[in-house]
Amino acid sequence: MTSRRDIVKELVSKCLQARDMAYCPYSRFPVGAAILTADGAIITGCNVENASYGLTVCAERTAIQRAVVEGHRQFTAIAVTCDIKDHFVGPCGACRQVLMEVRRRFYDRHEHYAVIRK
Ligand SMILES: O=c1ccn([C@H]2C[C@H](O)[C@@H](CO)O2)c(=O)[nH]1
Ligand SMILES: [Zn+2]
Repeated sequence: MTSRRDIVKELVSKCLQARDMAYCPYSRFPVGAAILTADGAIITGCNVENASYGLTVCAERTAIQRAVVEGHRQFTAIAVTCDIKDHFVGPCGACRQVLMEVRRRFYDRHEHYAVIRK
C-alpha cells in the first residue's frame, strides 16, 4: 500500500514538473499546482498567461479545469509551488473562489489543503 508520505512526495514532484511548463513571459513567475483526486489520480496545472493580463489562468485553476474535463470532481489535496525560495505562495482570490466550489473534500472532510514551499 502506498503511504500518505509517498503520496505527498508524488504530489509535490508532479507539482514541480508542472511548474516547469508554466507559460509566463510577462511576469516570469512560474507556478505549478497538483491536485489529488478522491480516487487517487494526480492532475496538474501551470499558469498560462496572456498579453491581456486578465485572461491569465493561474496554475490552480488550470489544474481544476483539467481535472473536471477528465471526470474528477472530488478532490482531497492540492499542492502549489512557485520559485521564490523563502516565501509561501497562496492562491489568489479568483482561485480561492473556484476552490470553494469544490471545497467539500478540502474542508468538510478535514482533508489537506496545502500550500507548500519548495
Ligand atoms: O497562486 C498563484 C499565484 C500566482 N499565479 C500566477 C498568475 C500569474 O501568471 C503569475 C503572477 O501573478 O503567477 C498562479 O498561477 N498561482
Ligand atoms: Zn489564482
